[in-house]
Amino acid sequence: MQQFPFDFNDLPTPAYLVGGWVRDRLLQRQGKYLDLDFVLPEKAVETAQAIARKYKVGFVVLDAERKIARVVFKNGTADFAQQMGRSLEEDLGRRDFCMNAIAMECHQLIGDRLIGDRSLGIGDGLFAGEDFIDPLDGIGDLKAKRIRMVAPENLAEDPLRILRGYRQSAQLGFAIEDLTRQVLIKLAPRLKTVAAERVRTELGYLLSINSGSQWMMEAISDRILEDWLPSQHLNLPRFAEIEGVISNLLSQFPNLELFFSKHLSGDRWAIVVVKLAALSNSATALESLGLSRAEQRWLVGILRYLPQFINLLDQSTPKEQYKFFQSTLEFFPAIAALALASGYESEKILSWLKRWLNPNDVIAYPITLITGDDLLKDLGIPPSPKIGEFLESVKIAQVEGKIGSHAEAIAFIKSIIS
Ligand SMILES: Nc1ccn([C@@H]2O[C@H](COP(=O)(O)OP(=O)(O)OP(=O)(O)O)[C@@H](O)[C@H]2O)c(=O)n1
Repeated sequence: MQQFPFDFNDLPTPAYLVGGWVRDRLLQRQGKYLDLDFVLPEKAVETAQAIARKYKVGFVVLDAERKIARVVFKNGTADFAQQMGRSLEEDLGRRDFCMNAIAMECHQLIGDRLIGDRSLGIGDGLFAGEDFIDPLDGIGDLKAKRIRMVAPENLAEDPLRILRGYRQSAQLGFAIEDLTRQVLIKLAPRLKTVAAERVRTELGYLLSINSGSQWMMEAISDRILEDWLPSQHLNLPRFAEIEGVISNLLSQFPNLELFFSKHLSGDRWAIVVVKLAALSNSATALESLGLSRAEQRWLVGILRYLPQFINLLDQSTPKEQYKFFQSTLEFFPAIAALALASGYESEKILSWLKRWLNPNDVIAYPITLITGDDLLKDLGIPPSPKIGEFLESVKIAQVEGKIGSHAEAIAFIKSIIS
């Protein structure tokens, strides 16, 4: 059972739980982080502040005008919003999709359904409809695995909801109801008015989902993203393959998990950036998304070095391989993944990848036989850019198998000098 970070008796009556938590509870889905959304008829910000004080946790006003505040607990967040309109039903009627417009009065959770092992599962008959306030038959949509808009005006009012529709379809494995989809397509040009940060976050969610690519392709073919990812810059055949490639790589090389999950701005963002690189032929075309510097550097690097990698796959000397790894160590698996998704010979690509994965590989990670200090002390070479050039020549002689010890490195430098 999910642990709530605070006692609901601290809330006034009534206090409604709404949105994703209620939806996911009905679907018996549970995320890593708790994301609770409350609607209070009054004093939403004051209540949030009092709870934050009592539990000595973070508090931030998200929207002073609409009276929305967030309390940040260790295991999740709780947003408190003042009810919009005169009734809860009116508030629910202003939301994006019917499945997200289901509410329940939170005090009834105590000692009732969420205590003990009784489940709220839709399919198992334990779920009792009267506990939910569901004026738009969101529960019917959950049963039918369908995403249905509340009203076209609601989607027009906040066009990010267009993208949320595709993302939530991917996340839940739901279909977008026909009329809703027609409206999403019609309103798509309005997505360009949305702040880049919000679009980027939604795209990030969509692409980080394991089966997100399929819905991304649907969004692209519905021309939802035309203003953010213009179709003339897209490589759809490569994008169609990338998800399968990444999951094959992860099952073949579990060590790659670290690369795909830990780099860049957080959980699974490396996967997002690799998928974006696979999708686009041009890093410049993605600039409008306002990615972080590190993310943009990866994108530029991956797309810039991919053609060189493909040339090297045919034929390459140890020196060329060493130099290529030096330039791409940070994101090499992404280049390998794109080459695989483009259909190049997997055996050759995997042999490169195995080198990258092996910390003792003589070409990807040649050990240091000699340092700049050694050159100063043992050979009396004064500090200058020359030192760097000598050290690089040593590494190249090393990867070519010409030298393999400190003494040989000294002798090698002496031979260059003379
Ligand atoms: N652009 C938005 C964002 C949110 N909502 C409403 O606010 C609720 C909570 O929003 P949020 O936490 O962002 O989304 P969730 O639906 O909870 O799901 P997820 O965490 O997957 O985004 C949504 O369910 C929906 O009712 C909305 O109508 N329009």
